[in-house]
Amino acid sequence: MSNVIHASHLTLTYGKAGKEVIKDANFSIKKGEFVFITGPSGSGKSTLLKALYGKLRPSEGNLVVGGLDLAHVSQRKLQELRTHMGIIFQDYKLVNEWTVKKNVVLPLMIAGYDSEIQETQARRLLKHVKLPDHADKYPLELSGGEQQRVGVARALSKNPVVILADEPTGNLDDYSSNVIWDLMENACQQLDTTVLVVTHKIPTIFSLPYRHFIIESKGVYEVH
Ligand SMILES: Nc1ncnc2c1ncn2[C@@H]1O[C@H](COP(=O)(O)OP(=O)(O)OP(=O)(O)O)[C@@H](O)[C@H]1O
Repeated sequence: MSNVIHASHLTLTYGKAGKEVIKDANFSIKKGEFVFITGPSGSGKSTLLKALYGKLRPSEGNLVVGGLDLAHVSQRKLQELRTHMGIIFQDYKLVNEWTVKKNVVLPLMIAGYDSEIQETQARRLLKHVKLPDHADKYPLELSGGEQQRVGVARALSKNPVVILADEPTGNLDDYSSNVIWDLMENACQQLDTTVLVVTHKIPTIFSLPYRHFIIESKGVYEVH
């Protein structure tokens, strides 16, 4: 199976002579893998996700995502790569003034899909995340768990190759967390999406032993 992500001697630094967060990291992640990333507060978990999304370029080494070396890729190619990524945030990052449906199809709107496709996709995804009757509601009329299900639906809206999730269940109770884990595992197993999740606590509900990286003292290590 091919690598979707490959880091080689990867160093991530904020600012030119700035703070080195990750140093000389080497790892690969294959298509369809589910990977947890843990580590102490401030160790660089969000920084690594930022780099994978191309928001922070490697200061040394290589970070190849979907065949593109993010150290050297053009802004145009980076934008194109991002259309194949879904992002899930701890605080959902929904637009509260927009309906649930409009939030879900935001990536499709940006990509210029016509309204019929947006409508069909919104209906399918809201059914998938078990919110079929919430399309015309607004985020603040939903519980936290429901808002995160909208966040997952939005992340899935363009059938991403990679999903990056930063503490997706950080604000949720156990029941809502398990619903989110289930949806993400489902995307991985049924759609062959590569899923990278930063979390403080690895859930115990999974039947499969997924890969686990820990970031510590600037290194990225696999836990066996
Ligand atoms: N934009 C920035 N400019 C400079 N330093 C930054 C920036 N963002 C993060 N940092 C620093 O980089 C280090 C890693 O931060 P990061 O947010 O990646 O940690 P984290 O492991 O995700 O932490 P947490 O678990 O607390 O969310 C921290 O020391 C942080 O202060």
